[in-house]
Amino acid sequence: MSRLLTDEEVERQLADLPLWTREGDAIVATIEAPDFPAAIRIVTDAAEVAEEMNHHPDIDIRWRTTTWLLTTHDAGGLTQLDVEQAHRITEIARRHGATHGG
Ligand SMILES: C[C@H](O)[C@H](O)[C@H]1CNC2=NC(N)=NC(=O)C2=N1
Repeated sequence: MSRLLTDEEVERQLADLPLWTREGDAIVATIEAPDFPAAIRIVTDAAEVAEEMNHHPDIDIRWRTTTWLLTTHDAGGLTQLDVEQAHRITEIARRHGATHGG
Protein backbone atom coordinates (compact mmCIF):
# COMPACT_ATOMS: atom_id res chain seq x y z
CA MET A 1 0.00 0.00 0.00
CA SER A 2 1.15 3.48 -0.90
CA ARG A 3 1.92 5.92 1.95
CA LEU A 4 -0.02 9.15 2.52
CA LEU A 5 1.42 12.20 0.79
CA THR A 6 2.13 15.30 2.83
CA ASP A 7 0.18 18.52 2.08
CA GLU A 8 3.31 19.94 0.47
CA GLU A 9 3.78 16.90 -1.75
CA VAL A 10 0.16 17.09 -2.88
CA GLU A 11 0.43 20.80 -3.62
CA ARG A 12 3.66 20.41 -5.57
CA GLN A 13 2.29 17.56 -7.68
CA LEU A 14 -0.99 19.36 -8.37
CA ALA A 15 1.04 22.09 -10.08
CA ASP A 16 1.45 19.61 -12.96
CA LEU A 17 -2.26 18.73 -12.95
CA PRO A 18 -4.17 21.91 -13.80
CA LEU A 19 -7.46 20.04 -14.17
CA TRP A 20 -7.34 18.73 -10.62
CA THR A 21 -7.99 20.45 -7.30
CA ARG A 22 -7.75 19.23 -3.76
CA GLU A 23 -10.91 18.66 -1.76
CA GLY A 24 -9.94 17.41 1.68
CA ASP A 25 -8.69 13.84 1.42
CA ALA A 26 -9.30 13.70 -2.34
CA ILE A 27 -8.44 15.33 -5.64
CA VAL A 28 -11.25 16.10 -8.06
CA ALA A 29 -11.61 17.09 -11.71
CA THR A 30 -14.53 17.91 -13.97
CA ILE A 31 -14.02 16.82 -17.56
CA GLU A 32 -16.24 17.85 -20.44
CA ALA A 33 -16.23 15.51 -23.45
CA PRO A 34 -17.42 16.50 -26.93
CA ASP A 35 -20.55 14.35 -26.54
CA PHE A 36 -22.06 11.60 -24.37
CA PRO A 37 -20.48 8.63 -26.21
CA ALA A 38 -17.05 10.25 -25.87
CA ALA A 39 -17.67 10.73 -22.14
CA ILE A 40 -18.47 7.02 -21.84
CA ARG A 41 -15.35 6.10 -23.82
CA ILE A 42 -13.27 8.10 -21.34
CA VAL A 43 -14.91 6.20 -18.48
CA THR A 44 -14.33 2.86 -20.24
CA ASP A 45 -10.65 3.57 -20.85
CA ALA A 46 -10.25 4.80 -17.28
CA ALA A 47 -11.90 1.59 -16.06
CA GLU A 48 -9.12 -0.43 -17.69
CA VAL A 49 -6.48 1.74 -16.05
CA ALA A 50 -8.29 1.37 -12.71
CA GLU A 51 -8.27 -2.41 -12.97
CA GLU A 52 -4.63 -2.46 -13.98
CA MET A 53 -3.74 -0.25 -10.99
CA ASN A 54 -6.25 -1.88 -8.64
CA HIS A 55 -7.24 1.68 -7.81
CA HIS A 56 -10.75 2.90 -8.56
CA PRO A 57 -12.03 6.43 -9.05
CA ASP A 58 -15.47 7.67 -7.96
CA ILE A 59 -17.14 8.91 -11.14
CA ASP A 60 -20.23 11.05 -11.65
CA ILE A 61 -21.60 11.04 -15.22
CA ARG A 62 -23.99 13.76 -16.42
CA TRP A 63 -24.49 13.87 -20.19
CA ARG A 64 -21.01 14.79 -21.49
CA THR A 65 -19.63 16.01 -18.18
CA THR A 66 -17.85 13.59 -15.89
CA THR A 67 -16.62 14.44 -12.41
CA TRP A 68 -13.81 12.37 -10.96
CA LEU A 69 -12.79 11.95 -7.33
CA LEU A 70 -9.58 10.17 -6.43
CA THR A 71 -8.51 9.11 -2.97
CA THR A 72 -6.89 6.05 -1.46
CA HIS A 73 -9.48 4.60 0.89
CA ASP A 74 -7.04 2.01 2.26
CA ALA A 75 -4.60 4.74 3.34
CA GLY A 76 -7.26 7.26 4.43
CA GLY A 77 -6.15 10.03 2.08
CA LEU A 78 -4.03 10.90 -0.93
CA THR A 79 -1.17 8.73 -2.11
CA GLN A 80 1.05 8.60 -5.18
CA LEU A 81 -1.51 6.24 -6.75
CA ASP A 82 -4.02 9.10 -6.93
CA VAL A 83 -1.51 11.42 -8.57
CA GLU A 84 -0.50 8.76 -11.09
CA GLN A 85 -4.13 7.98 -11.88
CA ALA A 86 -4.95 11.66 -12.28
CA HIS A 87 -2.22 11.92 -14.93
CA ARG A 88 -3.53 8.86 -16.72
CA ILE A 89 -7.17 10.05 -16.69
CA THR A 90 -6.06 13.47 -17.93
CA GLU A 91 -4.22 11.82 -20.85
CA ILE A 92 -7.25 9.65 -21.69
CA ALA A 93 -9.53 12.71 -21.60
CA ARG A 94 -7.16 14.63 -23.87
CA ARG A 95 -7.12 11.75 -26.39
CA HIS A 96 -10.93 11.85 -26.53
CA GLY A 97 -11.04 15.59 -27.18
CA ALA A 98 -12.23 16.61 -23.72
CA THR A 99 -11.83 20.06 -22.23
CA HIS A 100 -12.13 21.52 -18.75
CA GLY A 101 -15.58 21.29 -17.25
CA GLY A 102 -17.18 24.11 -15.30
C1 LIG B 1 -8.70 -4.93 -1.75
C2 LIG B 1 -8.33 -3.89 -2.77
O1 LIG B 1 -6.97 -3.91 -3.02
C3 LIG B 1 -8.70 -2.52 -2.30
O2 LIG B 1 -10.04 -2.48 -1.90
C4 LIG B 1 -8.42 -1.45 -3.32
C5 LIG B 1 -9.34 -1.44 -4.51
N1 LIG B 1 -9.49 -0.13 -5.12
C6 LIG B 1 -9.23 0.98 -4.44
N2 LIG B 1 -9.46 2.18 -4.96
C7 LIG B 1 -9.23 3.29 -4.29
N3 LIG B 1 -9.49 4.48 -4.87
N4 LIG B 1 -8.74 3.25 -3.06
C8 LIG B 1 -8.45 2.12 -2.44
O3 LIG B 1 -8.00 2.13 -1.31
C9 LIG B 1 -8.68 0.92 -3.15
N5 LIG B 1 -8.40 -0.24 -2.61
